[in-house]
Amino acid sequence: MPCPTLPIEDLPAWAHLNDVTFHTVEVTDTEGKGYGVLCPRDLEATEGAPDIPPLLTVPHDLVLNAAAVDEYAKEDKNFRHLLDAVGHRGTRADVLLFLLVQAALASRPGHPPVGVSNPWREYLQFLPESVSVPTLWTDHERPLLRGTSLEAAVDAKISALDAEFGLIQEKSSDLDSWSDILWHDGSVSFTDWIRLDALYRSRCLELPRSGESMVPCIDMLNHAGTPSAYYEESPRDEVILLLRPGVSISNGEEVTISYGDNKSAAEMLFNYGFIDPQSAADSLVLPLTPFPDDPLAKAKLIAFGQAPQIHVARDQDGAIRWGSEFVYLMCVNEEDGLAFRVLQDTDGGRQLRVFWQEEDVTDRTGGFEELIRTHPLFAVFKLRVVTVVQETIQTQLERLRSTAPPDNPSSLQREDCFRMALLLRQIETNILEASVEALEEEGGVLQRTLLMAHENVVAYLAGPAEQPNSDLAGEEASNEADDFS
Ligand SMILES: C[S@@+](CC[C@H](N)C(=O)[O-])C[C@H]1O[C@@H](n2cnc3c(N)ncnc32)[C@H](O)[C@@H]1O
Repeated sequence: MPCPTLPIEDLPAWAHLNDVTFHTVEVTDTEGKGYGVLCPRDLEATEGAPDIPPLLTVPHDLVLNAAAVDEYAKEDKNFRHLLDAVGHRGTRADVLLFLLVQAALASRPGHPPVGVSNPWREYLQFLPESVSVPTLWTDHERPLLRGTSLEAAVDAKISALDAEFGLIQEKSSDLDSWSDILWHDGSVSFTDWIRLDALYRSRCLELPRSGESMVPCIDMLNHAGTPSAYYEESPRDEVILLLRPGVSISNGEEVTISYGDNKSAAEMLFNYGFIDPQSAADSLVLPLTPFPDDPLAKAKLIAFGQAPQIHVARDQDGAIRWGSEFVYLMCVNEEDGLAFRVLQDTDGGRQLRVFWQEEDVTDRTGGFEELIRTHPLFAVFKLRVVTVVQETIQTQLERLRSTAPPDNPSSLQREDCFRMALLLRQIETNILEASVEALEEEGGVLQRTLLMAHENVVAYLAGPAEQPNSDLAGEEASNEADDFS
């Protein structure tokens, strides 16, 4: 879709027409970050002093979210037919459908008018033609992510986008007003859809009252670990940009906001196409695969109902914390007291129910750690769990090491993508190495606990004369821990 572009110098005119007020800032090119917001004079927000006025004010009716798309559909019956046929699948899907239509209409200016005009149709033309998120990396660049936590995530995202695009195509092809605009001569391509998804992901934000939204002009602000500004909604529901208390900005300095201080390097790269090592959270999420020989694996996955994952994070003291809702369910079996039954409900439908020790726990499949905690074999279950987590992380680390790219990008790889992939690889290698070490230690402690319990039982069965004194038992236990399997 050859979407026309508008020069950023035209943004003030668009802003004026649409009641957006730039008080003391302007949008301009920045080095290496695309557009950004600059302050052309010295500014200071003194702590405790009366607030300085907002730097930027955007009226509420330009905020783009599910409610705004619904409003637009009320004015435009053609779009309503499309939304009814394809949409109402959540904020992101509805906003993307709206953007697709606006971009398609902008790309066919000579086409007989379809659809009520909207400021977003022009605004889209100020947005970058590409975003460096991995879904838009080329076939030569994506392999740079092999072995990282993004490898599977990016593949899964592209498949999901493909399915969404196919669905829109299928459901809208026989709608008279849209089949020509969207699909004539391949007007809209899958790459257009990936680009719109990337624009949405890298530019949507969470507003206190309006929720997940896109806000024109506010979305020109770049991220910094120590940002100078923040946005909020005014009592009149405008979106306003304010200087942070105690912050001063000098003439020509960039005004920045935070895109969130709890996002991992992978999440930043996935959503925004860059990693800020200063503010990225030291954490990572890995997919977890059930045991291939587990006869209950399929039932466990259906009952759990989400993608099984392991979360690993390093806290401020440097300690590794891990968590996984699925792994506890994954590591218990029928002989431990797990059962699945298919029950008929009152409407004649069939339901998969999960039982633990004969109690129906269908609604607690993500809380198995809690359920098994009081079981006499808890330490055994926990050791299985720790072993699975450790093996998953070790395998990931080995794959990451064995897929390391050469020292320099090839002529078919962009420098930026190469640099970001290398940074991600380095960050993930560090946290995986620390996690393997921490899990080895945790597994060792569990093995010693089990060994002690085992020796005490053996000694008890052998009679009182054989019972070791408890201090000695502890020492022997730790010395022989490696023999226990
Ligand atoms: C909300 S937009 C900000 C405006 C954007 N720079 C533009 O040209 O339209 C987010 C995008 O800006 C870029 N960006 C923002 N902060 C950045 C940073 N600290 N380093 C590098 N790129 C950044 C990334 O491409 C990101 O996807």
